[in-house]
Formats: sequence, structure tokens, C-alpha cells
Amino acid sequence: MKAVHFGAGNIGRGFIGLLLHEAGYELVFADVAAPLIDALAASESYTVHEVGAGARDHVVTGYSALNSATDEGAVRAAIADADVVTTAVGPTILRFIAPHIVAALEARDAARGPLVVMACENAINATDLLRDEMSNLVPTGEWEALASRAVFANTAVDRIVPGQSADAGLDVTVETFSEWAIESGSFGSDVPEIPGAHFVDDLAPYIERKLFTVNTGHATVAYAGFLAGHERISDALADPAVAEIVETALRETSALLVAKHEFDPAVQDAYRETILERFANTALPDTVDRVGRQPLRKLSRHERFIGPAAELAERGLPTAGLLAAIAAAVRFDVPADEQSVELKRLRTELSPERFAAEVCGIDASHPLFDPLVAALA
Ligand SMILES: NC(=O)c1ccc[n+]([C@@H]2O[C@H](COP(=O)([O-])OP(=O)(O)OC[C@H]3O[C@@H](n4cnc5c(N)ncnc54)[C@H](O)[C@@H]3O)[C@@H](O)[C@H]2O)c1
Ligand SMILES: O=P(O)(O)OC[C@@H](O)[C@@H](O)[C@H](O)[C@H](O)CO
Repeated sequence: MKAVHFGAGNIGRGFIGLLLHEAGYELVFADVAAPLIDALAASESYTVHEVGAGARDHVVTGYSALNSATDEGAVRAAIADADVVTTAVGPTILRFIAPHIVAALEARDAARGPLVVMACENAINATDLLRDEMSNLVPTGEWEALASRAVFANTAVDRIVPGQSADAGLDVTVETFSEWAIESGSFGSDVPEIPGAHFVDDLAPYIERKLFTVNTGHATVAYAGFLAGHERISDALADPAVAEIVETALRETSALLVAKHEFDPAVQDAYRETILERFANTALPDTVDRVGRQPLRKLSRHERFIGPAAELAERGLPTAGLLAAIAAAVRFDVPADEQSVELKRLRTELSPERFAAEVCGIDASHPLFDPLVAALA
């Protein structure tokens, strides 16, 4: 069995690559970062170091590495001959991955079984986004035939993998917790064997619970923590003023998840508590800069703040905690982060009303509009 994984970064090496390796796949990493790909190609193994209670080390071996910017022929040949292709590159990068998979499907031997395509990103239905980017590249009338050579499955990926220290080499430090949920519907009876992943009939409750609890909470710690002057996530959460905003925001998203997906309230409370314990892990060197990265993406319509706040407002439920988090998010000022710089510019150029409409996708007809505009002012 062969898998090609795009994005040999933190979650790529620290989780998806590890699980595919442990599942017995011959693994090819593809990335555009030349030093990273050169180092992987020259290495025989790297180690995933877990930190926290029950931590273990895992050694990943037997992989190869290709530069998808300079060696696209080899990357496409590898995908054409693979069973599985996965991504962990960021949702906005999927459009750059799409041409490789389209070309590989065109070159694929028709007798070969279908290629399993799974985007492992923090976004709702990221694999559907990737499939849409692919279909946009194919002439009308030809997509159905090409798409029949692949199976597309949405996934939800959860493991905190912080930025790695400069002297770590290829090794990755991760938390012990992990969850990879994969929607099973498109596989029929031919579900891939990936121990460590679990297959679910309907991914929507899983991905929304993950994005609107783990990622809403995480981003709230990051933005409120940044404003309070903290660098590390664990320090930020230890600040009672930050913790209070996080608790309020997560009580609100929990109310939505329970109402919408009928989660047992006690189970959701326990899930939320586990997540706060994960953020508080002092052995995990995670930072507000990493967790708050790309604030414009995080403030967009279907993301971790506006997504749940809009649905809560539509149901007449409280949103004060999420709005406090949004008010902190728009003040995230990290010069090394391109979107933070762009956010700063937009805040000087756009009125709160235009910011709500153009960045957050909420216009005056929506019940969230007035409170959102007040939070943005
Ligand atoms: N780190 C985490 O804790 C975590 C957990 C769950 C999900 N995720 C999601 O996984 C994705 C990746 O996050 P990360 O933390 O690993 O980021 P990262 O920056 O560590 O890794 C991303 C990798 O993608 C590569 N890349 C960028 N453009 C590319 C292209 N055109 N082709 C191939 N490779 C390209 C980068 O060079 C980098 O190595 C994001 O969607 C993130 O939300 C991250
Ligand atoms: O990756 P992002 O930028 O969407 O979000 C930052 C973190 O919240 C995220 O990477 C978490 O660590 C991860 O989603 C945990 O599973």
C-alpha cells in the first residue's frame, strides 16, 4: 500500500504521516519547503515525541520525500500509483494541491482501484473544497469520469502539534491525545485500514464539535492571551481573566452543539473539560502566535467564531463570550503574520459595518450584525 501526503509540517509528520506509517503504508511526503524535503530525503527516520501523562515515543521509518514545486512529474507519478493521498497544508493551499491530483488521476491506470483522497485540515468539509478545486480544472463533461477514479472522504483531525524548536531537526513534539475521524459513506465496503483513525457515518457533528470547541477555545486563549501579554498558551489559560472569556465562549458553543447535534450535555461538558486540560499542558511549548495565526481566515463566515456565533444568534441564544473573543481577535498584532498585518490595514480602512460584511460575511439583515459591529468598534 502506498500513500502520498502533502505538507510535511507539524501535523503532517507528527500525526497523519505517523498513522499512515503505522498502518503499513509506504509513505511519500510532498512539500514545497526545499530544506525540509531535502532533510527528509536524506534521513532514514524521525521520532514523534509525545509529552504529558502516558507519553511515548514513536519512530517513523521507510518514507521518501519529493519537492512538489520542483519535481511535479515525480509527485504526480507517485500519486498515480498510490492508494491514498492526504493533505495537511492549510485550507487556503488546497487549490495548489488540486492540479497534482487531477494530473495523477488522468495518468492513472484505469484498472487500478480508486485513489482515496482525504484533506486533513481545520475546516468544515475540507475534502469537498479540494474536490471543488479539482473539478474547476477539468473541462465540463469530463469531471464525472475522472472523479470516478477517486473516493473523496471528509475528515476531522485533532492533535495539538506546536511549532518545533530550531534544533529539533525532523523530530516532532506532540501531545498524547489524538483523534482522526473519517466519513465512511463514500467507501462502500472497501474502507481503508488505518488503525488510530475511526470511521463515522456522518462527519458533521464531529467536525463541528471539534472546530467549535477545540479550535474556538484555542483561538480564544490565543487572542485574549495575546492582549494580556502572554506568549505560551498554557500561561495564557492560567490567567483567570483569559480563562473566564474562554469558559464563556465555550459554554456558548456547547449550547449550540447540544441543541443542533443532540450531544448529551454531560458528555459535551466532559469533552470541554478535557480540551481545557489539553490547552493547560505545560509540557507542550505552544504559543499564542501559532494558535492565533491567520486571523482573517479564523474570522471568516464558516470558521470557529462567526460560524457558531451566527447560528447562536439565529436561535436567540447568548453570544457575549464569542463576541469578546472576536473583539480580542481583531486586535491580534503580529508583524510576522501576513494576515495580522492585513487585518490591521483593514481595520483602519473599513468601518465596523463593512468589516462585518466583507471579512466576517455578516450583513445588516443578520441577527448577529448589530452585536458584531459593536464588538468590532
Ligand atoms: N498543528 C496542529 O496542531 C494541527 C492540528 C490539526 C489540524 N491542523 C491543520 O493541519 C494543517 C497544517 O497545519 P500545520 O500545523 O501542520 O502547519 P505547518 O505550517 O507546520 O505545515 C504545513 C506544511 O505545508 C507545506 N506547504 C505549504 N504550501 C504547500 C504546497 N503548495 N504544497 C505542498 N506543501 C505545502 C508547508 O511548507 C508546511 O511544511 C492546517 O490546516 C491546520 O489547521 C493542525
Ligand atoms: O491550525 P489552525 O490555524 O486552524 O488553528 C490553530 C490551532 O488551534 C490548531 O492547529 C490546533 O492545535 C489543532 O486543531 C488541534 O487539533
